Amino acid sequence: MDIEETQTMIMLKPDESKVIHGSTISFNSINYQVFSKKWYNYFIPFCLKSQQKQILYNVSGIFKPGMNAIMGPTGSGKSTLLDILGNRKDRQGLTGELLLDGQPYRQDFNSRIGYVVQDDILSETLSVRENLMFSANLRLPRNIGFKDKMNIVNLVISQLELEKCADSKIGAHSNRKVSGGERKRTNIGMELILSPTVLLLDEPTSGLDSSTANNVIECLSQLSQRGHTIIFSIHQPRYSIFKLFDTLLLIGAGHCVYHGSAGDILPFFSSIGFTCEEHDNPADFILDVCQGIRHASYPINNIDNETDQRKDKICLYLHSVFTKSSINDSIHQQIQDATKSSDEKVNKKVKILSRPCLVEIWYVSQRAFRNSFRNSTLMIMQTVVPICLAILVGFLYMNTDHTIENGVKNRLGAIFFIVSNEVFINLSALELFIKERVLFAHENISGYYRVSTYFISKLMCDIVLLRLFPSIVFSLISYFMIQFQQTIEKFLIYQLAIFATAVCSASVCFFVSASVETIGVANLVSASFCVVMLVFTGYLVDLTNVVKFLAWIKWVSLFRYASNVITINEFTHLKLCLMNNASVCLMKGEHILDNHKIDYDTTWDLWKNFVALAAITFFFFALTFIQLARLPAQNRR
Ligand SMILES: Nc1ncnc2c1ncn2[C@@H]1O[C@H](COP(=O)(O)OP(=O)(O)OP(=O)(O)O)[C@@H](O)[C@H]1O
Repeated sequence: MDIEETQTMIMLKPDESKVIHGSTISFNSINYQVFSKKWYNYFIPFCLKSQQKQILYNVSGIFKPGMNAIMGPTGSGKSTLLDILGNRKDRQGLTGELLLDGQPYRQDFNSRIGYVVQDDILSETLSVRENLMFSANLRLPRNIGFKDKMNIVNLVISQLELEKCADSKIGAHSNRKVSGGERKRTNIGMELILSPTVLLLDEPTSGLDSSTANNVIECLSQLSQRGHTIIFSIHQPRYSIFKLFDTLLLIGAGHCVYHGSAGDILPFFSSIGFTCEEHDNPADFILDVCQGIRHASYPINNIDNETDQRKDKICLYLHSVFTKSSINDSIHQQIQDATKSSDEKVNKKVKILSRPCLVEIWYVSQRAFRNSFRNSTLMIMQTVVPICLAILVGFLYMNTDHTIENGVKNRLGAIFFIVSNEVFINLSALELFIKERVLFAHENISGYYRVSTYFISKLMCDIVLLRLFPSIVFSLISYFMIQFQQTIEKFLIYQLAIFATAVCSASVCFFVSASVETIGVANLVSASFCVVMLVFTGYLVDLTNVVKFLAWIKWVSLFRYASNVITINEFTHLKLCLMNNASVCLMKGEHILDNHKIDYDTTWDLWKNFVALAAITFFFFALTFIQLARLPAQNRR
């Protein structure tokens, strides 16, 4: 039976299959170090070494079905170890052996384990049920129908006791619609949808008050009783939480200080001279011991007063004592048994079922459209502001006449205003990927969707709602108020030019948005880029006289291509008359195009500007895609 069939069976017959067969994760001699790069490493990577920092030292262990806690003082390496177990760390810098049910991690690993990150990652505009349904639609096997998915979602809701808030929207942090505990349980539910054999949670109680924390851990304990292997890092649990642990791994300064049954830790510490008082919280006690806070005499020489060094030495001492203990021997025996069974098992062929791209696009774009409509301020403003600006430009250049002086000046002025406005108004595209950076990286790593399907869905939603509709409204109002040449063909070309300019400037913003983390930096970069491009429109400087090393910029100026299209469109076949005698129209609009050195003779002279705009757009789309594809990998570091 393959994984897909097993999952289907487990989830569709919840009553018959209340107990699932959790998996065992074992790991041997895990060493992990990070390489923090300085700015110069990006330019001369081979000449100057990046700094190394060892975070984990030779950590080994085994987690079986049940409640497995990873504890340790802050900065000891709990989250790092959990990330490694969850296959979420860069392989560079990682050595050691990781086994799931005695076999090295396989390609289908992400569909067998669930990972709940420390910060809640949910779509805030969706309800609890909708979030869970999103996970079900994208992560459950293809052969499960919609009704069955609904049943699974309902089952998860009832398992996690989320019925009361199932249809409440999650809400932003400043405007919460569900409590912290419900949020956390929804996050757990997003993973539980898969009925994972192993569920990893990074500090599931952080940020929760003690009774909510208790409630979340009790909920995990119930899952462990159904057979799931629950592995979580936790900081300082109260006794009612601590007593629910089956296995405990205690880390201090990256070293394993204790690993074994949670119930055996106090006798072990007592045997080496640290006795927990009767009413003391065991969790507080063991963390205090690791940090040298207890007033027992540590049998270590040269413990100085430098706090960090002192703590490290104490952890090293505890580690050395533990490695000599019988508990450590027994754990190592279990790890060896797991490794042996891995040698015996032949690597089974893994059948990875990929979802069709269209299915992913359907669900991701559905969520994107829903988000836009429910959080509609940007959508409304992106339509209202262009309407206001179109009316403004309309009034400014209303009834532009055909005279050689004012007619030409007003037309050129209006075109410059319109193009600048179209570019700058679309800077709103900057927030597209910045806002969802963490959500996207998490969902992509967890196997919700491919980078390409996320990219296409987000682009579709943005272009349809925020670029297409506003540019149609803007061009309709501005064209007829200014009284540009009144032919259908010219109006349609104008409209297409406005839309192409909007999408082209948005593409630049998409790239910036996928590349930087803060909106301030994004604004600075894209506004500066646009201003430089603006100078090369041809209106502000004679492009033939620009110094050679800057002259190439005109070839990438989207302003120039956009204004060329509209200028050619408006000035060809235009008759220009004398100021004082409107019946004498001797000059042709083409004369103005000649003055501005704009080619207009053939149809291609007009359309080549569209081609250039399209080329810039696709170039930035490609760069955006590359940046997005790099994001999950960056998250693993
Ligand atoms: N990418 C990194 N670059 C440099 N140092 C790192 C990196 N990731 C983690 N560290 C360091 O490694 C140590 C362990 O970090 P980790 O987040 O695993 O600790 P933790 O035990 O989970 O801490 P806490 O309980 O405070 O969350 C810390 O000192 C941290 O500063």
